[in-house]
Amino acid sequence: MSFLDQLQAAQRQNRSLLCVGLDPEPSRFPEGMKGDPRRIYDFCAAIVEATADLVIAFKPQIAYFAAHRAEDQLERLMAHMRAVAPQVPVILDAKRGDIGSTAEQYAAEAFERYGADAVTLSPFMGFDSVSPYLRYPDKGAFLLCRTSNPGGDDLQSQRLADVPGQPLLYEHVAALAQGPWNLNGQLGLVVGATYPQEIRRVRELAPTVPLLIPGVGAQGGDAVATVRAGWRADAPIVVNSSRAICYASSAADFAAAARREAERTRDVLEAAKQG
Ligand SMILES: O=c1ccn([C@@H]2O[C@H](COP(=O)(O)O)[C@@H](O)[C@H]2O)c(=O)[nH]1
Repeated sequence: MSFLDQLQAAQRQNRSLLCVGLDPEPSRFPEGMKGDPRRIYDFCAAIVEATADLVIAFKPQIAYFAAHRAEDQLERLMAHMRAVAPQVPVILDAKRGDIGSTAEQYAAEAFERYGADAVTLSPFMGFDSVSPYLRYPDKGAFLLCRTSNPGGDDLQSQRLADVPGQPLLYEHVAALAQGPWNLNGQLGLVVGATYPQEIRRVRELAPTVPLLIPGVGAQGGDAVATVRAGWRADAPIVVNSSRAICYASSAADFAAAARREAERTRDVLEAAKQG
């Protein structure tokens, strides 16, 4: 099944546009786990089990594992997600970008070592840095386009004088992902929920690619404006919230609290589709 089909199936089955982000930070774990990087798997597995029927995707951010030498726990977690939530695609947030030969290794890491269904990539080094990922026909790749952070403007909103129509850089990335770079329909785009106008513009330029939209929850992005700007019945949006869900409670009930916050966010996103 293609990555796009997987997303659409999960969206239908769980009636959800919500992606739960897994950003495990041991200093924020509840008592009994707090400060212990060996409990990263346990913490994330509990969140996954509590939310698996509420999400369109999960998104582990690799830095939160690597920083604690917890790549082995990420491998176990990926296998666990596959076992308990086989219907939910997993997007490995790695933001890789390198020359082709190195990109081949990063692609093998994401898709063969970790078994991810999709990965996030920086498009900055050009198509030959993206194409190794496209050799895995059932996998997806989300290109950073208009990121959720204020500094995204520093480069992404610069005008490209030498490109016909003089688009902004993020507009050019959107057009490439919709058109010439999207050889087999595997590409998606990352656009921040903190910039709904830019989501709308990306949707004009890239009407059929899936959008990964981080920035609701801890970053304060507007969930309703996000859905209104980006959602289309035939092109999934994947709206990520990490800290607001993972750390909804710092007590022993953290997984139940994560479920409540995930359900609340899922319902807000679903209601916005009708508005
Ligand atoms: O533009 C981007 C791209 C990626 N991210 C990642 O998403 C989550 C957001 O976490 P929250 O706790 O919901 O703020 C995190 O893993 C980022 O690395 C992003 O925020 N913006």
